[in-house]
Amino acid sequence: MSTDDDGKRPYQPQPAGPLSAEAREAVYHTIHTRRDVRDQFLPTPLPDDLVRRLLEAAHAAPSVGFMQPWNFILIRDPEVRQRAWEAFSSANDEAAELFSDERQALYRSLKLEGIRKAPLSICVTCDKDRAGPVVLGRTHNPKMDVYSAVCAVQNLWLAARAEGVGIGWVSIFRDEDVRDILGIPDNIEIVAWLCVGYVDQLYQEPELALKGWRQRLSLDDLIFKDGWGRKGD
Ligand SMILES: Cc1cc2c(cc1C)N(C[C@H](O)[C@H](O)[C@H](O)COP(=O)(O)O)c1[nH]c(=O)[nH]c(=O)c1N2
Repeated sequence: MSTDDDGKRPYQPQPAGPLSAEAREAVYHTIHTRRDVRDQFLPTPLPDDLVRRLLEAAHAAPSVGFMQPWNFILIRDPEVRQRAWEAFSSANDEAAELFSDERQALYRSLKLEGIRKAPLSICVTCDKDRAGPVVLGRTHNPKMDVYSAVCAVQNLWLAARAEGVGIGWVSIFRDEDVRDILGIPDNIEIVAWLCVGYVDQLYQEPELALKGWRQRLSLDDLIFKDGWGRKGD
């Protein structure tokens, strides 16, 4: 598209009414059947064009000041994934110690990653300097860039669900371990380690709920009206 010298573009609206009933159903179905995947990954490699579609979906996410602070590190090398698994394992032992007795036993019984099983991992990062020191919309809340990168993760996660691809977010790492394994510089924030692979089955509910770790809260208990804690009638 042509741009004027000042970079402005002609305003080109797109239709903005509701999607067809079928398309709406597809969107809600995708949202409600998305799951975090740990153990159900199939070893089948993911085609490049599919990975590209997932990344295009991530890259279409909203971002503060349109700064697009993300990078995507694609990790297929089994040796790198092995190192990441070892970093996970060590951090996971540390995390387990924080729970006592029965809760710790339950924690230790949970599978909380698919790093070696999934054929691909994607590390999503946030470059806080991507758009210079002053970013439209970030001035009064410096976390907004990381929130933006998380929006990219969610887009990727939903696109993956639509493609029959599972995603497992692994956050049980010491930051410095992932930084060291992937050679990530200090000025880049690590946002997510995502295990990515085909799945042919998904849990119908969050696995943590099924395994008795924690249940879904009632939405009605989470809605306030016109101020914190106000329930109204
Ligand atoms: C920021 C963040 C970080 C993590 C997660 C999620 C998010 C959003 N989740 C997945 C999480 O447990 C899961 O989303 C909830 O249990 C709800 O389940 P579903 O995603 O609906 O399947 C997750 N799961 C896991 O097994 N190991 C992990 O380290 C993490 N870390």
